[in-house]
Amino acid sequence: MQFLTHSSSARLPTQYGDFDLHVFQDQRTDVEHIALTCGDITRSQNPLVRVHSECLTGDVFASTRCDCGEQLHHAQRLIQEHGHGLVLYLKNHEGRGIGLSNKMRAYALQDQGLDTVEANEALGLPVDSRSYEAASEMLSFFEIASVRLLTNNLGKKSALEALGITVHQQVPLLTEPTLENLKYLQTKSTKLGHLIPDLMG
Ligand SMILES: Nc1nc2c(ncn2[C@@H]2O[C@H](COP(=O)(O)OP(=O)(O)OP(=O)(O)O)[C@@H](O)[C@H]2O)c(=O)[nH]1
Ligand SMILES: [Zn+2]
Repeated sequence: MQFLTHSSSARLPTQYGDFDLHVFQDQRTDVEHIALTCGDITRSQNPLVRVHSECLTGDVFASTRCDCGEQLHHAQRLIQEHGHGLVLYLKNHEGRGIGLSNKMRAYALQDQGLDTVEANEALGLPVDSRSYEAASEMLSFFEIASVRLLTNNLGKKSALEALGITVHQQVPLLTEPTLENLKYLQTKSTKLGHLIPDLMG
């Protein structure tokens, strides 16, 4: 917890049920990250955890180019059904770390036929530059060492494990593919190590 300080918390009723929203200030980046918690999670063993990368277009504007918004809300639903768990919302992860302006540049290239990996490369940008220190420090704040991780991304699991978090179980977080996001999901599956079954070739 050297670089992350807890700044405030309040109850957050949602369409899916009641959460508490905790804001953390990251002194490395001056970014505010969020932990949305359900139930008394301090020191809990293997809670359901969603580590969610900010996606303004998907999370806020319900874009169908990706599966982020649907995954976020599905995670909130699953955590509520379970009665216990957290969403860690990482605010400096937009566009897998390249930011919104560059993500829009990458989208424009994808509209010309490049896939999500090729588009970042064509812009001279990393394919995925996300780091997960803030997530691991938020878990430390709640004294949680071991989680059941809601993700299809094995790279995210490894990144958290490298930071000392035990991933007791990887829990798939699947959405129904759409015409708009099918190619994106296929590229995540074939090039980025995501476990997404049943995608038409
Ligand atoms: N650069 C870039 N970023 C994208 C694109 N589509 C979505 N993103 C970003 O990708 C991030 C989410 O990463 P994903 O690879 O979709 O999923 P993940 O979080 O790694 O894996 P899951 O835990 O299974 O959801 C968000 O920050 C989105 O803004 C794209 O085409 N290009
Ligand atoms: Zn998205």
